[in-house]
Order: sequence, then C-alpha cells, then structure tokens
Amino acid sequence: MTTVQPLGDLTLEGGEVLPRLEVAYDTWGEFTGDNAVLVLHALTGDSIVAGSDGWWNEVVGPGLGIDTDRFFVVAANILGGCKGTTGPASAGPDGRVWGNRFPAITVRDQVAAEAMLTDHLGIDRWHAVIGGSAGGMRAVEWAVTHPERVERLFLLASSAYASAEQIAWTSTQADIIRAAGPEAGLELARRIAHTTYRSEAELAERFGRTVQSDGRFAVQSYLQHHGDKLVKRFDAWSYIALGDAMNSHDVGRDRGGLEAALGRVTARTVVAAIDSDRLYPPYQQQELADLIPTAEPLAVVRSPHGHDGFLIEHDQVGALARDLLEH
Ligand SMILES: CC(=O)SCCNC(=O)CCNC(=O)[C@H](O)C(C)(C)COP(=O)(O)OP(=O)(O)OC[C@H]1O[C@@H](n2cnc3c(N)ncnc32)[C@H](O)[C@@H]1OP(=O)(O)O
Ligand SMILES: N[C@@H](CCO)C(=O)O
Repeated sequence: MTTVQPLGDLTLEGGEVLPRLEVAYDTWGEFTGDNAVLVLHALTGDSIVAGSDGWWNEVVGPGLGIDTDRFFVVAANILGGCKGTTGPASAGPDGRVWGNRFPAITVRDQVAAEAMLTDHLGIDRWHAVIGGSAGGMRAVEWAVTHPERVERLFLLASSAYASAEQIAWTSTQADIIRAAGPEAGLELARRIAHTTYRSEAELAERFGRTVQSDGRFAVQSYLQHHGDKLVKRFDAWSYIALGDAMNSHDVGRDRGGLEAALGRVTARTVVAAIDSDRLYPPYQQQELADLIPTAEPLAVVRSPHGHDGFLIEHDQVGALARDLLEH
C-alpha cells in the first residue's frame, strides 16, 4: 500500500525552492533497527518493487535475493516522477499542474528528497542502497554524499556520470517530445529508448527482417507496442524532467573530479555490468569498480537482452544481491 508522505520544502541544487515536497513510498518486511535496504528504481519505474505487480518481483520478496523475511525494504518514487512523488504531473503552488514549468532537478536533488524520507522514517544508516540504471546513479550519489549512512552499495548497469552518448539519446528524446507533442512524442521517444535498452543481436535474433501481415516490420510493431504502453502509464513532461536529471549526473562535479568523489565511498560495494549492454557499456561499471576503494572486482551478468538485463536476469542479479546483503 503506497504512502504519500509530505516532507516540507526542498531547496534544489539550482537554488529554487520546491514547495511542499511529497514522496510516495512502499515498504516490505519489518524494521529491526539495522536491516533497512533502499531499492531505487530506474527511469520509468515506481515504488512497487515486490509483489505481483512489482517491477523486480523475482528479486525482492520472501526468500528471494533481497529477502523481505530478513530485510526491511523501502522503495520510493523518484523526485520528478509521476507515480505519487512530486513531479511535473503534480499540482504546482498555483493549483495548476506543473507540466513543463517544473523546475530543473538533478540526481543530487533526487537523493536529497530520498534523504528527507529516510529521516522521516527514522533510518540512520542503510544496510544497503541498491539501484540499476538511473537507480544506480542515485545509489552512487547516496554513497558519495552520505558515506556514513550507506553500509553496502549495489550498482547495476549504471555509471559515475552520463556519457556523451547517453546525453545524446536522452536529449534527442526530449526534443522529439517537445516537437511532436506529449503523446506522439513520448511514443516515439520510448521506441528509440527501448531500442537502446536491448542488444543488436537480440533484435536480429528475435525479429530479423520479418514483416507482419499488417505490413509492419515485426521489430517496428514491437517498438510501437512498447511506445503505446508507456504513453498509457507515463507523463511526458516527467519523462523529460527525469532525462534532464540523468544528464546532470556526474559524481565528480564540484568535488575535485571522479577519483576524489568516488574515493569518499566507504560502503562495501558490488558493481555489476550486463555484458550485452550498449547503453551503459561495461567500461562504465569497470570505472566505478576501479575508483571505489571498497568495491569488489567487477561482476558480470551474462545476458542476451542488453541494458534491460538488469530487469530480466533475476537469478543472477538476485544472487549478487544476496551475497552482498548477507555478508
Ligand atoms: C525499474 C524499472 O525500470 S521499472 C520499468 C520497467 N518496465 C518497463 O520499462 C516496461 C517496458 N518493458 C520493458 O522494458 C521490458 O518489456 C521488460 C524489461 C519489463 C521485460 O522484458 P521482456 O520480458 O524481454 O519483454 P519484451 O521486451 O519481449 O516485451 C514483451 C511485450 O512485447 C510484445 N511483443 C513482442 N513482439 C511483438 C511484436 N512483434 N509486435 C507487438 N508487440 C510485440 C509482447 O506481446 C509483450 O507485450 P506485453 O508486455 O504487453 O505483454
Ligand atoms: N526499462 C527501464 C530501462 C531504463 O533503465 C525503464 O524504463 O525504466
């Protein structure tokens, strides 16, 4: 059952004050004082991580890799999202939906919102902070900003900064939404994004050059299906705000560079790459594993599915999480 928690005003990195922040969150398991695990979702995820509708329901649950019989799991909707936490789809101070008037936010602002929730919940220190993709951006920011509050860290298919290519994909998708309008634009943006989420070899193997009876290429139909589905469940201005936040990501910014920033991390850290990920290529996770002093050697998840492997390869991901949480 999702709780929407009012947390007060949030001063953003850009200086603007976001009034009356609300954060939507869910929990599983019992809090015993030192067993709280923060699970951070990716771009279009939400706070429903476990249970029949959970986006990681084969990783988080009773007896699973992130075992809710042992750990108190907290998942919150991201600042700027559209699943209960304040974002472009929420009402602004004038009572009208923020829409494209929502102030610019960064990954550090998103972590600041999560830290306010953490204080509200009375959690001094996370047993672990875990995130894949955009969730990993917040997880590494957590460990750099609040090293004393993060005991273990699991970074999956993520990076220490948004690369030129990631900014290229994300900013182009935002421009498509602005040019084509929220619905048509979001549908097109998701098609491009979804292509980057899967591997070239998988698309070739699954769809080849097949043309369906309706005249569309099978791969085209597949991408349109994913585009249509996102339009039904997501807000276009939120998609742009979250993309801009991802583009802000650089743990080394104003901290003397990457090495100095990642050198602050004290959490026992596991970094995992998906071997076929073309959007967050394994060199980016290698960089994290090399520069975080407390990181174990890079773990590699074998998957034909590309970046989305972090959502699909639940056995391998769950085993890595279990090993980190229980040792
Ligand atoms: C933390 C987070 O990121 S939470 C958000 C995660 N979820 C999403 O992003 C939702 C979008 N979906 C995805 O990203 C992926 O589907 C995943 C990772 C969730 C699951 O991946 P997979 O199990 O490999 O599913 P796959 O990519 O094959 O998609 C299956 C869908 O494509 C449809 N499909 C397959 N081929 C075609 C085709 N030729 N034409 C039209 N539709 C097709 C299937 O019918 C199925 O539809 P459904 O999802 O409505 O049941
Ligand atoms: N399918 C995921 C991939 C982004 O990392 C999402 O939309 O959140």
